[in-house]
Amino acid sequence: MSLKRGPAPSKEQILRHLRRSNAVAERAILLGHHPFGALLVAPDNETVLLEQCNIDTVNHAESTLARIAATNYTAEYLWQCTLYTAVEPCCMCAGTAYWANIGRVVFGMYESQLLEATGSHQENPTMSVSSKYVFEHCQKPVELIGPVEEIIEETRAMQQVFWAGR
Ligand SMILES: Nc1ccnc(=O)[nH]1
Repeated sequence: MSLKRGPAPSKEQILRHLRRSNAVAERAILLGHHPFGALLVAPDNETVLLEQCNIDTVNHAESTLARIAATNYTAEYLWQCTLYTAVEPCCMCAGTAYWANIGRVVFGMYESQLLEATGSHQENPTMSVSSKYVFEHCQKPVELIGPVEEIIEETRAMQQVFWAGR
């Protein structure tokens, strides 16, 4: 299988997709879930192929999206696609993205920044294992972009309101 990555996204595309992932996260709240959302974007860096919000603690937005992606697209195609999420994927989700053969992951804020901003919560007892650490230990070079400064404040604000009222 050839590992040909898609072209790099522009800053405008990155911000647009991260904002949309936050809009998906807002929908998750309406559904009674935690405020996390993920997108799968095509190699053109424009077309949104999939959107997924958090379902529960074992069906996070990013890992659920990666499973659906792997079920519906070839591994070769997914290597050219990008997963977007406003909050860094946990190690379960980074691992699932890897196994799905998604070639690039873009996140807004570090999971450690989320923990700092909201404090620990029994419904979101995050593991301190970074996506960078996970991808550094993989056999294929998944590209990781993040944190993205411009999206952090709005993401932090939404997360703080949600977890403070939980
Ligand atoms: N980054 C995430 C943390 C927790 N739950 C999710 O769905 N996503």
